[in-house]
Amino acid sequence: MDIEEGGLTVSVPEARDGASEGTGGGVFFNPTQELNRDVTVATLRAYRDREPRAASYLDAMAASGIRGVRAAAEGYDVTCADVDDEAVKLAAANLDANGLDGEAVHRDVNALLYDEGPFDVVDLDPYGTPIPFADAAFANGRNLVCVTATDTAPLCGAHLNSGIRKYGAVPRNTDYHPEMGLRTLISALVRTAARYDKAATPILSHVSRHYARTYLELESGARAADDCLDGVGHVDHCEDCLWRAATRGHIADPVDACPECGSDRVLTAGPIWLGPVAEPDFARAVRREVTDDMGEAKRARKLLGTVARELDTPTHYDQHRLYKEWGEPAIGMDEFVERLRGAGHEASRAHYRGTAVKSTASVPEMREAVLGGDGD
Ligand SMILES: C[S@@+](CC[C@H](N)C(=O)[O-])C[C@H]1O[C@@H](n2cnc3c(N)ncnc32)[C@H](O)[C@@H]1O
Repeated sequence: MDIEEGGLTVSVPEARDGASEGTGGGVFFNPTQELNRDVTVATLRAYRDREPRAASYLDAMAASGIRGVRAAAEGYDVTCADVDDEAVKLAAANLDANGLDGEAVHRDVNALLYDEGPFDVVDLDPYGTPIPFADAAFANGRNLVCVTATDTAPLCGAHLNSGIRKYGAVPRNTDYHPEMGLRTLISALVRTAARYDKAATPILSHVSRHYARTYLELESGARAADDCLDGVGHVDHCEDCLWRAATRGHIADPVDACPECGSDRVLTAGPIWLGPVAEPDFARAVRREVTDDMGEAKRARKLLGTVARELDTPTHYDQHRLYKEWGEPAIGMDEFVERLRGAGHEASRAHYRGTAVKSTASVPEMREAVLGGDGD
């Protein structure tokens, strides 16, 4: 069937039995990823101002080629790759039907990257984890590597062993899953890029319940890679009082007891990424590139606006969880954030959950700020 996306008409497989993910005809298409694709196009537009020399774009897991088609419409020199012959034919037909240049190739993307790289922009959009493709992408990417991961359970520690195996890190199943998942992913990608003496700095990231997406800008050089690795470290988390502390460095010092409440139920996660997951100015620039012909323009603008304002802490608190601890009825989120700021703390909402709050304040400081004398 034909669908309209971003002002283009693209032929995609029909979803079977009303499933949201189409696999009819063997080729994959997920209509619910339109937001991800709209943000990708806006990012490709904004990235051109940042790095005008970025010209080639590899849609590394093309399926219908919808990402490649949209990138080609932006003037990028596109290669769509897939190991599925039907997907390659469909991607080629979609480029052709839209009168766009670009090629669709039947290749394993790891081999293609080593044989035909470097590509200026490499877009990894796999089933599940991107890790089997990360080495080739960072070894043969020049400017920007865009990565989707849909294996959120391993990433956030809900499937701990799978997370340890895939990401070479210990993610912990805390009450800040989206941050944990995203930061486990970025840590693994940064460490992979460092193997090739490259710094991979996240300039934009967003997370939902079903996937994490991050855009990493590359800089070659051992010194740059070393500096980037400084953003990796550990988070200690008390399961009883919600205390947490982030420490940079490759080795985590053991924490036997929580310094706040004395509990020995302290989890340590890492190595995870503790640096910024987005550059606020770049997120604003991407937001300006969202156009009304995008089906998810409204959500994309809201998402990018929140990402641009989001505080850069590696964990967040769930406001409802805090009030449950405090035995008080929750107040509105905006008021909550305002009270924290009014008490002199940095605070913001987070883009992935309506009840998520980020703050530099500790739990007792937050309690004091929002409940004051009422909570005693
Ligand atoms: C999740 S789909 C991609 C969806 C697509 N990017 C979109 O936006 O609709 C993953 C695709 O990766 C392809 N794939 C899996 N392993 C691959 C490999 N080693 N090299 C190239 N493509 C591969 C699969 O055939 C499948 O079409």
